[in-house]
Amino acid sequence: MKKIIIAGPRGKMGSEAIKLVQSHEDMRLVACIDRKNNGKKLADIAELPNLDVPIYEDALECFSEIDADILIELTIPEQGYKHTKAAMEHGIRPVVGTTGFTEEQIDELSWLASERKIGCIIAPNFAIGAVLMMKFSQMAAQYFPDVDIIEKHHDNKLDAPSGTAVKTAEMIKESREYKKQGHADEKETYPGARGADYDGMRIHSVRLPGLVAHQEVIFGSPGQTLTIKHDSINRASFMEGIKLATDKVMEIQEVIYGLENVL
Ligand SMILES: NC(=O)C1=CN([C@@H]2O[C@H](COP(=O)(O)OP(=O)(O)OC[C@H]3O[C@@H](n4cnc5c(N)ncnc54)[C@H](OP(=O)(O)O)[C@@H]3O)[C@@H](O)[C@H]2O)C=CC1
Ligand SMILES: O=C(O)C1=N[C@H](C(=O)O)C[C@H](O)C1
Repeated sequence: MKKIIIAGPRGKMGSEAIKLVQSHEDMRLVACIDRKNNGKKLADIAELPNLDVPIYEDALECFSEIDADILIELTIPEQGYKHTKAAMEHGIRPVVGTTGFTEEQIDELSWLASERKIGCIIAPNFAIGAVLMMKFSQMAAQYFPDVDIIEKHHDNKLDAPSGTAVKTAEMIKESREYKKQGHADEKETYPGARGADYDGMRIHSVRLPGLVAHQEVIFGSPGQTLTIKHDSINRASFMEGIKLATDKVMEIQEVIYGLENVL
């Protein structure tokens, strides 16, 4: 039985993760980290029935007092990093969905995990389809070095580009010869028009109400284009990946960055 703490329980992902934990007999929710506690039970806050677990505003207090195996971290970048680090320091294995961590932060967490010999999974996208989109894009980039990534999300998203777009670009970089795309003399009439530059490829972030999480990776070469596209139409799409990660994190003693390394 894996004892689980969820950080961000009232969020769009956190509330879905609570249902996931409740629906599996090998997992038990033992506490939540929620910044708007006010002494209320989670059942009162999240309108989730049959829930009676302690809620902590202070993550350190939670990790010191609660006997837990795994932290499922689904908050915001700055807080998420602190929670992840502190969890490992308390012997609790993080499964991190929160995006927006820097390369330096991921390196720091990797160092800590190896030193403490504790597992941690950081997955910018838990949807299996999105992971396949990234892998297919990595394959295609061997043959098509010209590529633009267009990610589209709801307008409550804090980080840009999305964690998925960053991970896609990193994976493409592994199989693509560096190429500075576009015309050598091109100029932006309005700053940002050509998107972010990652290793010469371009990343564009769209933020609109009505969107959930979508990404297109468009490759171009003379006379043809190839588009690899994924859409998450609701947050249930991420839950299978979270379940996989909670199983895997108990077996490892390092940081795994990316669900493609778990599948
Ligand atoms: N890896 C993946 O597959 C996916 C990752 N994500 C990522 O997961 C994270 C959460 O996404 P989502 O659920 O959509 O976001 P929401 O905004 O719906 O939820 C975020 C939660 O974090 C809480 N929070 C905000 N600030 C703090 C803080 N300082 N301390 C503690 N808790 C805090 C919020 O509380 P409050 O209500 O008080 O603001 C809320 O409960 C994001 O980083 C997102 O990019 C999202 C989808 C899939
Ligand atoms: O904030 C979101 O919603 C999502 N965030 C992740 C990301 O930044 O890639 C995963 C998914 O795209 C949804």
